[in-house]
Amino acid sequence: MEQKTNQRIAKISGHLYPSNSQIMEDSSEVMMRANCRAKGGAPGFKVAILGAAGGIGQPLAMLMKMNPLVSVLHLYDVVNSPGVTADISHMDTGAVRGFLGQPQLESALTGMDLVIIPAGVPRKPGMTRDDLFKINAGIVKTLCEGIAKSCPRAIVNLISNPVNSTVPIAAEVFKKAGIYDPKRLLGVTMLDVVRANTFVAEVLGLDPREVDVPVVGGHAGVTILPLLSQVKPPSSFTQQEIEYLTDRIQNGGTEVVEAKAGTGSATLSMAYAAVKFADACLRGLRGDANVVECSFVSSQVTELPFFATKVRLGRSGAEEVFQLGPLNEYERIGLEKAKKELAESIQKGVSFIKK
Ligand SMILES: NC(=O)c1ccc[n+]([C@@H]2O[C@H](COP(=O)([O-])OP(=O)(O)OC[C@H]3O[C@@H](n4cnc5c(N)ncnc54)[C@H](O)[C@@H]3O)[C@@H](O)[C@H]2O)c1
Ligand SMILES: O=C(O)C[C@H](O)C(=O)O
Repeated sequence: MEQKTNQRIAKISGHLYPSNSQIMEDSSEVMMRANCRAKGGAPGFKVAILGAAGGIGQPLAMLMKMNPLVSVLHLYDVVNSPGVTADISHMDTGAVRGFLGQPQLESALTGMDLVIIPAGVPRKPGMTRDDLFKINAGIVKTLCEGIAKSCPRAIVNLISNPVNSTVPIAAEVFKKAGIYDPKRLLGVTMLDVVRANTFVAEVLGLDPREVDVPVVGGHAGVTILPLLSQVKPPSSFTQQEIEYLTDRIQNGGTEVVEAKAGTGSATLSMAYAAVKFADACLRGLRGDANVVECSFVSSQVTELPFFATKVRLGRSGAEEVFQLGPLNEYERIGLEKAKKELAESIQKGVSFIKK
């Protein structure tokens, strides 16, 4: 008995510092079994993060590892995932497995309930999100082809920019593969909501946790449209406050890019927002009632094929897409500007696959 236990310990500890990804996968399997034994095989959802070693990926992985709804976390990247996985595996929470490079994408994705994608390059000062299209469009295409093959029923949370184009790219890839379910593809615009709650709370002198600002449209510049007329708790703003808040929310990403001065864009607040959104998706998957968040999804709310509004998250993803509600004149003008830019970004994404 003692010999058997020693063998098991030797097997685990011998693989704790993997020198290559294969060993890491083997060791993770052993560690996962050990974790399951220790937790009595805790039930929960299987979640993969693609781009897990990046600026967003690492804190996102850490926070998802702490989420009690997650039983198994898969961390995939084309670099550095062994180190990130070894580090995170020491947290005394659910199981984690690491995957490195394209040959391991299939294993990383097989059996996943939720796939979160923060893979791709971030902005530097002076760039727009659209400037990232050239590199990130191809990355998102490849990863979505993997999802179509290995976990076609998974809910997908797409973070990689430009979200206004990468979500249409993902949709076209899934259509091509014959597995597209619009409810399961969700562009992550949660950071706009998180920022809006924070900035509005500052102006109102409230705790941001008590504030709820719907942010609709898309995720770039004028396409980010905060609906300040629908803030909860109901609040009124001067025209000057409306203009200050709208501008700050629309340019929150640029504010961080400039402050980081060439070293990247929002990572920590994004990881926080991504976890808030992923947790809502998992609660929806579990069957909780009234889980409502904003997301950039397939939509009939406007004439555009994709648009961000509040959606109700359920067992099959975005089960209900809510209408915009009453807008004031300032918001109606903003909506027209947002739609013009969104139409071009969506078309650019669609053409990238259909070309
Ligand atoms: N939706 C949003 O609100 C939001 C907010 C912030 C950032 N972003 C976007 O998220 C993306 C990532 O930002 P970041 O700061 O984490 O960048 P980063 O460069 O720090 O990390 C990106 C990671 O992606 C990995 N990667 C590259 N190609 C890959 C591939 N083919 N498969 C798997 N992984 C791959 C890289 O190795 C790296 O680890 C950017 O496009 C950024 O613009 C979106
Ligand atoms: O601004 C960026 O490029 C990153 C992200 O989209 C953000 O809003 O912070």
